[in-house]
Amino acid sequence: MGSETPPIKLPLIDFSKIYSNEESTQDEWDSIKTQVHEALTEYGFFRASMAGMSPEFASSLFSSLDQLFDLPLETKQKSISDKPFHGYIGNSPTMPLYESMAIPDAQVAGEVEAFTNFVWAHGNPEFSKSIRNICDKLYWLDRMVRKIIMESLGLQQYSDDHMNNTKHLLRVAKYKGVDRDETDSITGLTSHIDKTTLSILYQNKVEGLELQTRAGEWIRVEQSLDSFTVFSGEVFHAWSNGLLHAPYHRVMMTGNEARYSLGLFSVPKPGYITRVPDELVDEEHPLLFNPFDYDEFLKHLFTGKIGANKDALGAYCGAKEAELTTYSKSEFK
Ligand SMILES: O=C(O)CCC(=O)C(=O)O
Ligand SMILES: [Fe+2]
Repeated sequence: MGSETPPIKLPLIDFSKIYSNEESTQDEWDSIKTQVHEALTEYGFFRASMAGMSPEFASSLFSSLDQLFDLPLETKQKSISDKPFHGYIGNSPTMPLYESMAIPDAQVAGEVEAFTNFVWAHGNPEFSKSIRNICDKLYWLDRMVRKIIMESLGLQQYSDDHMNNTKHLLRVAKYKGVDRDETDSITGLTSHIDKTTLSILYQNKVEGLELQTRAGEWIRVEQSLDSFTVFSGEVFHAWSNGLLHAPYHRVMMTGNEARYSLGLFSVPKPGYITRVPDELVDEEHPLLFNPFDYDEFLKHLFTGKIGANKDALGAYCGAKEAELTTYSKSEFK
């Protein structure tokens, strides 16, 4: 006793009041703003609790995901795309437990239904309804967190431009449970930093998500059915001239139960040039990233022209001498 450091308590921020449109005081709003700012600058991460996440809702959502991943492999593989992360991913030799599928622009009316009718010839209204419902919440939170960050940096004048030039991808994932006789934890998703602006996740009760702190320590993230998990990705890190942290994270599986998760990933629209606001650059804070087109960056990443390392964007458009490391596929999800 005495010398042990207490376990790190990751930030949990309550959005219930603003989500349910209850009137909140200026103090309450300022407090959320401070908490979000501190969480994303220190950890690049926080959990957000929101009203309206009933256990019945969660159980219907996860049974819908169970039905989706139970479909024959040929059906799931029909969902293909030439864009990274947009099609079916499964049977990876480095991540044998992991499978995922994606719905681009899932927040746009009709997109979830189109995906549903593509995989189920006779439709599946329950699936569409659950996914649309969760997607609305994730989308709300994505916009709210970006707006709060703009305000907390005193850069609200950039908010509209940021909102109008961001697009979204919803990805649903299943991690198979681990065999009963396996005692070690098994990698569900290899350690990576999201190449996104923000990533907002929701998951069933099966734990597994781990986050690396700035000090390099891996910690297990406590999750719950009434909270979301928010990460800042490399794009937000670059846009903020390095102020917002973009952490490594991974999924490690132990029990034999399957883990389901889904995430809404926001990224800049194709053709949009992301640039660090002038206000964030001065003598003490020299420009770290030159303006970049996100889609061009991804192309470089996937053709192996730059490393998928911690500072992939730095290697692509770093304003200072950026270190180029070798491309390692396993390091990238
Ligand atoms: O499934 C999770 O909880 C994490 C997923 C993740 O990190 C990702 O898809 O980038
Ligand atoms: Fe991730």
